[in-house]
Amino acid sequence: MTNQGTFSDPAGFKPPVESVSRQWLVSLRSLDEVRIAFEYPIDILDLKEPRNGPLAPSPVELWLETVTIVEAMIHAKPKLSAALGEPDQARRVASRLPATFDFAKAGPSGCHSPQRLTQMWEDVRDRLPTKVELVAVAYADHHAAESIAPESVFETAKRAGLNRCLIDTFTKDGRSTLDHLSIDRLTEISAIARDFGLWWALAGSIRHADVEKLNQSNVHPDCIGVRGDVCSGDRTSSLCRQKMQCWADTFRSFL
Ligand SMILES: O=C[C@H](O)COP(=O)(O)O
Repeated sequence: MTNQGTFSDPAGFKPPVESVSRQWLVSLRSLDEVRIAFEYPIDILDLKEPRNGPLAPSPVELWLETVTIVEAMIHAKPKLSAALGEPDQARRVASRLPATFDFAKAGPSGCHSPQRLTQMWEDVRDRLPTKVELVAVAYADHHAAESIAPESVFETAKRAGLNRCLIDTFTKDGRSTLDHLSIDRLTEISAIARDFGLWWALAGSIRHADVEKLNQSNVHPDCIGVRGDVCSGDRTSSLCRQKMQCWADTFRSFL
């Protein structure tokens, strides 16, 4: 899926030059960032608060304000995703997510067995609006998060009836998913996703330079998610238009 068409929004959406099969997710922390994001061909707007953790939720007000803006668009609405936090917080906030959201993500920290993870997903799904799809999150540095390995998360997601998985990093210390998982492991994960018919996203301090490395490998995520690499400083700083453009150009020419 790629956003193409005309926004009623005067910010001026720029459609990609050619259709691409890989989606682009960007994590955003304010309404100003959401407005900037509309200038770029982003497939999934992901709301989270990077200052509070890897998957910390945004304030409910930001969810509601973003929904208002997106609902006013006529065509090519980006998909909306929300981070809900780690298990306890996700259970608490899930019911407050507007039904307009397409996706929700809950961090798996502390879910040290497939059974615990499945139970957490069931709890969160029970609380989410019916139309919101829960995405299974796997942490590349799963030992630090006391959760299970990405391969097991993918297999567990398939058994639990989830259709989408996202790999991220729990510890935001500059090391990326590619530092934690070798290309061989990511190739294996890519094959698991293909065999199970799972859509999957690769995130976790992914840098612009990593894209070419991925393109030359057999790692084929359906989506690449970024935050830190499109910010002016670290991932808690503001969006940088120059870096956003760099990524947008990459999606046009490489993916
Ligand atoms: O879901 C995607 C993440 O927000 C990516 O953040 P990051 O690139 O700073 O690790």
